[in-house]
Amino acid sequence: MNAIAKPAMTRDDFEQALRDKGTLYHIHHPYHRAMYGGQCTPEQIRGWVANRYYYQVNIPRKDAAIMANCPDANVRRQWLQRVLDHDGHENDQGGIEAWLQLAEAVGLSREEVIDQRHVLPGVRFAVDAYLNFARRATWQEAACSSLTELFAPEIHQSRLDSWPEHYPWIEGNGYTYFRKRLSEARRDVQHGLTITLDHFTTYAEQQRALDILQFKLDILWSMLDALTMAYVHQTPPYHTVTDAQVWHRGLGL
Ligand SMILES: O=C(O)c1cc(C(=O)O)c2c(n1)C(=O)C(=O)c1cc(C(=O)O)[nH]c1-2
Repeated sequence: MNAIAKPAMTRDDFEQALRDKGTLYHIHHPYHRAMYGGQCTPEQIRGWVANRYYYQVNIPRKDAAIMANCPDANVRRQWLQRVLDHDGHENDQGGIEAWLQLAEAVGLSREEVIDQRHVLPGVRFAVDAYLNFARRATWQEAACSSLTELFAPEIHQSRLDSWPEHYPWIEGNGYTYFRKRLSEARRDVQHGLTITLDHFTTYAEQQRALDILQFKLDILWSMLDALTMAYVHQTPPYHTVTDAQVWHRGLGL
């Protein structure tokens, strides 16, 4: 006997269920709370910036993977803007360059950020999981996984509001990235949300969308867990056997 299918949520209720996932956003992670609470050491801020660089350089690759899987030229045309936002174009240096400015403003050299020597394995695996999901999932599912951006303007604003006061040693020109993302994230999320609300319409599909969003929240949370081990508890990988950063720097996949 077939079970009776549960009724789908209304569009508004589904959107609200997605937004309710914000209670699990990494803004609530102790590492992030310490960052905007002013309790981080320069080393902890630098560790976060150097590791997050790996997220930054993989976001446009993730977006290009979504475009590669999408047969709809109208969606691709709009999605392309995300790649340009990070990689830059004529009138915009791009987000990756702005992130490198942030790195310099917190006292890191470009070289040590670009060569990824500080990127912890746990951070790498989390970011790689996001990129690989986008490669293999349908473009609508991958678009849905970007919806943590619903909660991103608040997190960028929290840094702009608190960092200059708590960390006067950070040079002011480092904040361009966060400012830039305030408007970009708001625009992107409208598009990603429309795709998700249009595509996931049955109860089971809506639950799947919520699972996908949880997967992405897990990625962001796990990155900060790895940073906590290394920079708060001073227990980076292999600390029981060596102080050297012996972990791999990516296999170029
Ligand atoms: O600083 C942050 O906490 C944060 C979080 C997220 C996010 O929620 O995935 C993004 C960003 N920043 C960001 O700057 C960004 O460009 C971005 C793109 C995406 C995405 O999934 O496509 N997320 C995020």
